[in-house]
Amino acid sequence: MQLVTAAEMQKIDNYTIETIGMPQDVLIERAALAVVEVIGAGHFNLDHVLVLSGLGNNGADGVAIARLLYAQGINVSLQFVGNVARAKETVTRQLNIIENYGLVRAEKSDFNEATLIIDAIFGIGLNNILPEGLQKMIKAANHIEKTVIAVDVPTGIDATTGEVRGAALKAHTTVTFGYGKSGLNQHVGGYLSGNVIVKNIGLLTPPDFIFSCQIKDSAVAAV
Ligand SMILES: NC(=O)C1=CN([C@@H]2O[C@H](COP(=O)(O)OP(=O)(O)OC[C@H]3O[C@@H](n4cnc5c(N)ncnc54)[C@H](O)[C@@H]3O)[C@@H](O)[C@H]2O)[C@H](O)CC1
Ligand SMILES: [K+]
Repeated sequence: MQLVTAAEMQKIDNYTIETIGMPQDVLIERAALAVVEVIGAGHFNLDHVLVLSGLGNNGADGVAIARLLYAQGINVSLQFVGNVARAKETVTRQLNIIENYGLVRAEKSDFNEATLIIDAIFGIGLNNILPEGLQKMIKAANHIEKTVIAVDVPTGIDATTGEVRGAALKAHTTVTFGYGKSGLNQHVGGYLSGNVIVKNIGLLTPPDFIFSCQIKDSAVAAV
């Protein structure tokens, strides 16, 4: 199975959006639908789902996931991690939609009340050590051993190397888009990402694309 680095994934994203003409919001919707399919597969307690969203497109996926769960009548709360005023446009568009659906963002959440946490804080765009406050929050969340589904990459894991950037959420399951990421199979990333599920969300790969890493198919589940 081919694996990609963060930079390679970004190249495939850009090719799909810029050259093929696939709107970014369609990819976000398909990413969200892919995660909701895993959430609804019957292996998780959905009594109270807490979605943690960041300010980039990983966060946009999270807001879309919260909307889809809310529309199905699932008890879901959405909490932003970071200053929403600095969020990407893709996130604010999703936020406007979810507010029109009637879901109000939680200012603060008690992780203990959640039966499932959806990690949509950072994905392949993580490029530095996590802010101190977020590191503390992640360590506290890991300590209470809540079930976490990571969107694309567990927050804090470098998608290319698998190294931890200060702290990283321990995921029961990671739903990753397009291709397995090299950082989910090596270093601490290989351990913290849990069961890795690769989901097709309609990304197209440039015809001349060269993959930098391959692994034996048995190592990553594609659903
Ligand atoms: N692969 C696909 O086709 C799709 C991917 N999607 C999702 O998009 C994210 C990647 O989104 P991106 O905006 O590039 O980055 P992140 O959301 O991971 O990070 C947000 C933002 O945060 C900044 N940042 C990076 N490191 C730090 C740091 N240590 N401290 C503070 N801020 C930081 C940086 O500017 C980032 O841009 C991918 O994982 C998928 O979930 C699409 O939604 C669907 C298609
Ligand atoms: K994530």
